[in-house]
Amino acid sequence: MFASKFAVASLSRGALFPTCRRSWLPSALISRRGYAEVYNRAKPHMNIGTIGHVDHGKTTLTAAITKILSEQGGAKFTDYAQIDRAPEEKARGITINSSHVEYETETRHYGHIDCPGHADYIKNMITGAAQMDGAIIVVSATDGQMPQTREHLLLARQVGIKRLVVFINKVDMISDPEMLELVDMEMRDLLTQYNFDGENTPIVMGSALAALEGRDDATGASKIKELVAACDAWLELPPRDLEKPFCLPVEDVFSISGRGTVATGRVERGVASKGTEVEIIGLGDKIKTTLTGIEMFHKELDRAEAGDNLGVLLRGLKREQLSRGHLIIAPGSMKAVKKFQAQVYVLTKDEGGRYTPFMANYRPQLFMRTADVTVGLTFPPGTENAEEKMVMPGDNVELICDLGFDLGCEVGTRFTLREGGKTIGTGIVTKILETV
Ligand SMILES: Nc1nc2c(ncn2[C@@H]2O[C@H](COP(=O)(O)OP(=O)(O)OP(=O)(O)O)[C@@H](O)[C@H]2O)c(=O)[nH]1
Ligand SMILES: [Mg+2]
Repeated sequence: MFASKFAVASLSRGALFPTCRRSWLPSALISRRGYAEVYNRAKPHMNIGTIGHVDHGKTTLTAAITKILSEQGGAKFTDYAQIDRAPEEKARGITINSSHVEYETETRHYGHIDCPGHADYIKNMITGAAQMDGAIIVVSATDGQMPQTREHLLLARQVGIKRLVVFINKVDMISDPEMLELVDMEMRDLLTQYNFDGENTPIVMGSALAALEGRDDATGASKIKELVAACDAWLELPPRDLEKPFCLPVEDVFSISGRGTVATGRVERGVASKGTEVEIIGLGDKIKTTLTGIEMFHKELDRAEAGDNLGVLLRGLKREQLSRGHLIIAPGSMKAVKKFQAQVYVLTKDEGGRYTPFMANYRPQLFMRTADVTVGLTFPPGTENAEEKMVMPGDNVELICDLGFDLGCEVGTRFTLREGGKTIGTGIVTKILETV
């Protein structure tokens, strides 16, 4: 929106790509950062969270981590009751909404999402409401792995989490050490089964409740410290957006006489400078070209960076060759995809979705970044009774998406499904099946 408005305004004043040498923006940002008090960026930030089966102790563990780290000055203690604070949560003793806490270790700043064990969480993971770079999977020593332990492992994998740390909780209730060994072995097998590194994943055994209640240091506080150290050491920091390959989803296109064609949009990731070679992919096209100018807020820039809302001038390109939905990327960094598999959450009617189920070959509109194309939905091969299978509002399903036009995307790219002006589903790409 903003980018196109700025471009139109610039155009009408004939001011696009003036000869001004530097933007005011970088220096403004730097000086502003000098006074920053809100947030200390000294330590790298990572998003993690607690996942796992209902009642295995995720919320207790979250509270315990903040308690133990608050004693070291790295957190504000957030009590159990403050995390599960909705009246229904208190009454039922379960987590319904994900909630966020933050804490610091010696080397990192963590944002931590305490996720509910039940199905709602799955929706949050697919929609991206609970985006995590890594996670702590909590499993109770009394039950061992349970259905949602497996379901969460699968989803963690699907949404792109590469490494996990395991916390085997409630060891205070188990007197037989062999039992604990069994849970440990089971978890390693399960991790491997879901394509995590089962052999090397740190597994910490302790009691979140003991830590929270300040008793039995050996299974309580010291295990929380061990867990946090394992997170620091094993969970990998994601590359910052600036380090990723350049990607600019095209929002709007303009033609400026005497200059050429300008695309506007918000840089999703990476950096590119004037003179950088780029590739335009999607919607049946693959064109190599060069960025010959970059402009933001009517000022010319040398470099486009993730987060910038800007316009780029492209060498030798005609207005008709470019449209909304194209991606301008670092050459070869992404493929244009015609068909993929996805994990999809289908909205309920209360969430504004469909009232009725749908079946295979349903054809809604798929929105991804700035693009929208029709899509044919079918079930993955091997699905039982695929011709008669119905997808109900509220379901979480795996679907094959066959696009009307190819789009640049990769595993982890999110999209929404819409029909007749309403959003009926939201999904994440889990497997690329056909590229062009
Ligand atoms: N004995 C014992 N009980 C524990 C321990 N950790 C948690 N609990 C108890 O287990 C119950 C469930 O704990 P929660 O932290 O609410 O579990 P949860 O995984 O957050 O549950 P959901 O969010 O509803 O999925 C509570 O009664 C806790 O007091 C522990 O280490 N030992
Ligand atoms: Mg909970």
